[in-house]
Amino acid sequence: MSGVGVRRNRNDLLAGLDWAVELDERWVVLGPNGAGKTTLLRLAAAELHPTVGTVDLLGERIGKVSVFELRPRIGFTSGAFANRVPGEELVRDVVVSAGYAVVGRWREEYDTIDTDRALELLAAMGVTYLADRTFGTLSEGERKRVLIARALMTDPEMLLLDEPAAGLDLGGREDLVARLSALALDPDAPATVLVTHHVEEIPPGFTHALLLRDGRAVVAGLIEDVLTAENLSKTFDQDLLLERSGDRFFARRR
Ligand SMILES: Nc1ncnc2c1ncn2[C@@H]1O[C@H](COP(=O)(O)OP(=O)(O)OP(=O)(O)O)[C@@H](O)[C@H]1O
Repeated sequence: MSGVGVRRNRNDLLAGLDWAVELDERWVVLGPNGAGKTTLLRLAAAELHPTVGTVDLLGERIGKVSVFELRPRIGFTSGAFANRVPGEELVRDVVVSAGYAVVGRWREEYDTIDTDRALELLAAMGVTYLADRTFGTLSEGERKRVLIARALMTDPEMLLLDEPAAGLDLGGREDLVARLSALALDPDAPATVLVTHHVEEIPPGFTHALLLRDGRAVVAGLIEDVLTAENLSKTFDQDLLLERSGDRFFARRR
């Protein structure tokens, strides 16, 4: 993204943003409510055009390429998408239908190769046992994991996760962080961008961080350089202490 801004009703949702994500990088985007994180992710998902500046995704410039060609190359999960999945849809179909770029079952039969891949991805997220349940009967944590499996179904070149741990209990969060860490450490995994409010949710293996406040980047770069008490305090407008324990981070007010 170069010189990117998004304006709505005379408000800058994002402004002056220069940001580059390479294919082998795993980024976390941190910032308070309303900082512009979801707006940023929607730009990266080719769901939104910038008001000013240029966005290049996977070698294509937004505005010059059909977003319908680009979107299958990008895996995206968000709460907004979760709300669009029909509750009566079978979990295995929620995952497999990503390969056909649809939500909701639209074919009587899917190819065995696709069904096998969907089951493999559900297994990687630890939720094989849910394959024959309907999506509407799942808990929040189960839904999140199923949607991450769906996001990976098309073998995307870029994976975008909007607050994947929101609404999870402690065990669910820790399980998800471990699974996302395994994904981050897999050299074959796609470039990944994860949006969160909490440093506790940063999976080990993530390499870079972008801190956002009021639609602007406070700082961006390697996690070791960017994640400091000073930068975090600036971002969240509080005097914060940041602790590191092993490969995890913890923050609280000073
Ligand atoms: N169409 C719009 N018109 C005016 N303001 C908008 C519009 N859409 C979003 N906003 C505002 O833009 C800001 C950024 O929104 P965004 O959803 O990107 O933030 P966020 O960092 O993801 O927040 P949260 O952490 O609460 O999910 C918010 O203050 C929001 O109210």
